[in-house]
Parts: sequence; structure tokens; C-alpha cells
Amino acid sequence: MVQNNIPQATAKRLPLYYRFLNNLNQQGKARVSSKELSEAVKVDSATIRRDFSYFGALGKKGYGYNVEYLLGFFRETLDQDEVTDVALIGVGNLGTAFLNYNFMKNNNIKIKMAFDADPEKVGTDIGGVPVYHIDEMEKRMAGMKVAILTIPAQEADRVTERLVEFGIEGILNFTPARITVPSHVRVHHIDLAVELQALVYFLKHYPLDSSEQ
Ligand SMILES: NC(=O)c1ccc[n+]([C@@H]2O[C@H](COP(=O)([O-])OP(=O)(O)OC[C@H]3O[C@@H](n4cnc5c(N)ncnc54)[C@H](O)[C@@H]3O)[C@@H](O)[C@H]2O)c1
Repeated sequence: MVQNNIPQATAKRLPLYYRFLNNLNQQGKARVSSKELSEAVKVDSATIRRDFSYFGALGKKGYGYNVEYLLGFFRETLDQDEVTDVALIGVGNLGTAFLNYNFMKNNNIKIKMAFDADPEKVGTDIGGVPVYHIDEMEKRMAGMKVAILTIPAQEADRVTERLVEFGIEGILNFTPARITVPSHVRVHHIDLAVELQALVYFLKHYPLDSSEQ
């Protein structure tokens, strides 16, 4: 399949491209130039052209790219026709914000259920998502492949072990814990403190040339 040959860096940019092209399509635009795309998604146009060449979309000079063709490709590659159900573990400050945020607005990923250990939260419904007790995780999550972790760091290893045990395939980890998983499980860490520190470091040591903006 085509997507197996796409470099990981390119694959990571696909959702970004998809979102923008979807907006263009809804506005009735039939084509887009790599310059327009570049300005909108803040990726340089040479990178966009290289990315698009991996899936055979070669823009025509003076015409640009066909929005509908690209969207069709992205939809297939990103499985946009299929809704992916995700579970969220830990309905605290961060978890509650995610439940209230409707992922469906931009793509086909949906938080279907949430789990918490606090009896006061169990049985509630946040943003239309039911909250179950963590003891019911294995039973309720049967068949689900992706989980978001928004529990305290010290709970991360224990919960991860249970997720791995029943066959989870991907974990989006918001805890600062560096969880260990077998090689067949993919973990993406999102550490806001690290990102913020990196941003401040870059601002200080790699000031942007205003002409690049
Ligand atoms: N709040 C933020 O802005 C923020 C930002 C970045 C990262 N984080 C990280 O995200 C995680 C959650 O942060 P928070 O501020 O939402 O914390 P929080 O204390 O508000 O929420 C944690 C929730 O997890 C539940 N919980 C505890 N142990 C559990 C278990 N074993 N199983 C299921 N649920 C359990 C608690 O009952 C609580 O509802 C932390 O690891 C934190 O470091 C938070």
C-alpha cells in the first residue's frame, strides 16, 4: 500500500494538509497552489511538493493541485471514512477538557468512553462521553485500539500494563512518565512542559528571520 512508503515526517503532516484541504473543499475551491498551502499550513512549499510527490500528486505549473483528488487520497490514507473510537483514562482537569473538545469537528476520531478511579466521577457524562470505573476498563474497551492517558504520572505504569495486557495498539501519553511498552505498541508522548521549554530555547538561540515568516 502507498502509505507504507511514506516517510514518517511526511505522514505526520498529512492530518494538517487534510484539515486545510477539507476547509477549501467546503468553500467550493477546486484547486490550490503549493504556495497557498504553504502559507496556510506553515510548511515550506518545497517540503509540500516533496510530500505530495510520495503519493503521486504532482501539481501542474500554473494550475496547482486538484483539491478533490488530494482529499480523496487523504481520506483513504487517514482512514477518514472510518471512525476510530478512542478511550480516555483519567477524567481530571486535562481529561475533562479533552472530553468537552469535540475531535469529530476536524477528523474522524471520537472519544467513546472514559475511565476514572474516583467514585464521584464514575457514572457521569462529560461532553456526551460516559465515565466508567477503571475496574471496568478491560471489559468495556474490548476491541478498542487507542487510549489517551491523562492520569497522574505515578499511575501511568500500572494502567499501561493493563492496557498492553488486553491488546492496546496505541497510547497518547499526556503524563510526564516515560512508560515502557513492548515494541508492537506505539506510544506518542505529549509533554507540554518540554514543548514550552523547547519553544523558549529556540526563541532565544534561533531567532527567526522576519522574512521567513
Ligand atoms: N492539567 C494540565 O494542564 C496538564 C498539562 C500537561 C500534562 N498534564 C498531565 O496530565 C495528567 C493529568 O493531569 P490533570 O491536571 O488532569 O490531573 P488531575 O489530578 O486533575 O486528574 C487526574 C485524574 O485521574 C484520575 N485517576 C487517578 N488514578 C487513576 C487510575 N489509576 N485510573 C483511572 N483514573 C485515575 C483521578 O481521579 C483524576 O480524575 C498528569 O499526569 C499531568 O502531569 C496535565
